[in-house]
Amino acid sequence: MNAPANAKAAPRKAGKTGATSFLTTFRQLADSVGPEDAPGLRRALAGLIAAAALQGFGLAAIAPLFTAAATGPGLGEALVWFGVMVVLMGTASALRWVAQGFDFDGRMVRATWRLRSRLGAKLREIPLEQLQDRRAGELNSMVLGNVDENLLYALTVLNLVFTAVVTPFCAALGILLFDWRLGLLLLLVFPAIVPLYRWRRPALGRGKRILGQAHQEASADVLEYTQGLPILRAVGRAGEKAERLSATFRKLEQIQIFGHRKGAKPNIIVASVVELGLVAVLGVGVWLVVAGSLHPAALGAVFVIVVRLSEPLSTFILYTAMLEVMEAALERIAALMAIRPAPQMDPPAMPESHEIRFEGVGFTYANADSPTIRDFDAVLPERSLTALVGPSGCGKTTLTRLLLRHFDPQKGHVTIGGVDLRQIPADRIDGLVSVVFQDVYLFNDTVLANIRMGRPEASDDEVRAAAAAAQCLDFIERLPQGWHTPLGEIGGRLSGGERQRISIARALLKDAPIVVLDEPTAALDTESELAVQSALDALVAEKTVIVIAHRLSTIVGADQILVIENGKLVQAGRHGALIGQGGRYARMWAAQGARKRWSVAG
Ligand SMILES: Nc1ncnc2c1ncn2[C@@H]1O[C@H](COP(=O)(O)OP(=O)(O)OP(=O)(O)O)[C@@H](O)[C@H]1O
Repeated sequence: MNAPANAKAAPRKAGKTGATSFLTTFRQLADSVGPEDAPGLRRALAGLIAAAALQGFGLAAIAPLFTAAATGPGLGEALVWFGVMVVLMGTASALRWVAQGFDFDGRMVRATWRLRSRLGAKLREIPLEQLQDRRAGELNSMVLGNVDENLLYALTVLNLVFTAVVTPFCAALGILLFDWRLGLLLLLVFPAIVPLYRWRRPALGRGKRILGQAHQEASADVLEYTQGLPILRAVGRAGEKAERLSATFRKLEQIQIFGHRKGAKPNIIVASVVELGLVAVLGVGVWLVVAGSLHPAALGAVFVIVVRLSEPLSTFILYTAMLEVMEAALERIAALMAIRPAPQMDPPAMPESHEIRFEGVGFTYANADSPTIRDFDAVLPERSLTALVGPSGCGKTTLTRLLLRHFDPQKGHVTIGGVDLRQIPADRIDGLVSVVFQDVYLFNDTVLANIRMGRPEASDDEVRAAAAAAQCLDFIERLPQGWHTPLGEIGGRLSGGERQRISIARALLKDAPIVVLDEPTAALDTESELAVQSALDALVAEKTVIVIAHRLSTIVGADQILVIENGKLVQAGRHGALIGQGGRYARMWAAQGARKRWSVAG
């Protein structure tokens, strides 16, 4: 067996002390663009760093250029320095042009698209239990927002950071070669701001991570609110929920205010240190000129350089704040990518028949204290209909989710045709089982495409045949654009029974050997129920069927009824035999009969 299942992925903490290094950010960035684009991205980053360095040295060349122009006997030396400056600046521009080509020629956009696809593929293989722990809005903001935050602007942000740090540093090094006293003074500004920055960075990083989290929560709340609005209005609680939403926004506002305050202080400190340091350099320069050991032209040149560099250097904390946003997004993406898929047991196998067995199955949800399923043994013969009955919360749905391998039991095992589910490749289990739920999810696509989802390679005729067998034709023909009506626009106008029949058509098209029916007719009126029932009859013929049922009248003909209580199998048999035993099932049957008589009488 490979890696253990259900490994909850902790966000990757890159820095041991909390302060993540730039190198870690680069590495995470390269990881996130994937192996195809990582070398190109590395080259682009190296190009931007080299461009920033050359630009710094080019600026430093102004000092000898001015001095030569002011003191030299002819234009010769000045021209040489001018040439050096032009070559350095020109090469810097060319390098930057080439490096940013990664952005301009669409490779970054393609890398973003690929990352989104990888995240999508990851969502497909993540054990569903873990996926359900995350809210739809959070995933949405991760797959869309985080990917854009982290990749699309990466090169622009990094270019700003490099020109704010590398260019001044190299300019100072260049001046050092020209006049060691001024160069040294300029270089001293760096040891002053680097510790300041290192001291503030963990707090800034934490702030950005909290902000990112708050954004995700707000996005999930907005999605939930808008999706649930019809229900909230119906129960008159839209205002109450809106207040909760406002509370989320207020929390976001507080975090933003706090973050700005936290970010502003180091910003002002660094800006002040830089400004004071540069003024000190000029002061010393003036003093050297007065003392006669520096030519005024050289001071003029240093003045030009200082003015040119003071702005980016003093605002570099701002740019690094953008880097923090990127890093926080990268961490969230890395955490999602680190969740391992359910393990595959060796040797991989596919069942040849479709008898289902639960053998000594025990299962406890990750966040629950006691087991939901206990010592559960059952055999569901091939091509038979088994009904699961029992009080609400007894574990019926959990059993079907174990069959779909949304999670693995901690005890015992589930087999199909004698093959342990863990041996069956994850993508093949989906092909073995069709599920028809009470709530049907319709995608924002045409009716045709919604049904075709059952088997994407199916021809139009096959889709139409499945729809006919599922009793869909009458209402599809009444739709404004027939088969090509987009269900996103009118999905809400389809009745429960019609939605249900679309989902049965999907299952018919898929033609999986095992069918799970999760009370598909429970919420329907009698007329819809009849139509859905005939659709179901077409679906379940010759299949191994599991029905979750609350209304016992719907399952009297089942080949076997499994009565579950508190996660345990308490009775099994046909309806008549179970009534004869006079146990839990007979009491449930009597209670439902009494309820029916009471509602008729009432
Ligand atoms: N993701 C989860 N985490 C923790 N507990 C869960 C989870 N899903 C379900 N449960 C709990 O497990 C128990 C069994 O739930 P399950 O949905 O299987 O019951 P059920 O018999 O299908 O109920 P119903 O007939 O009401 O649909 C319940 O107590 C439920 O609260």
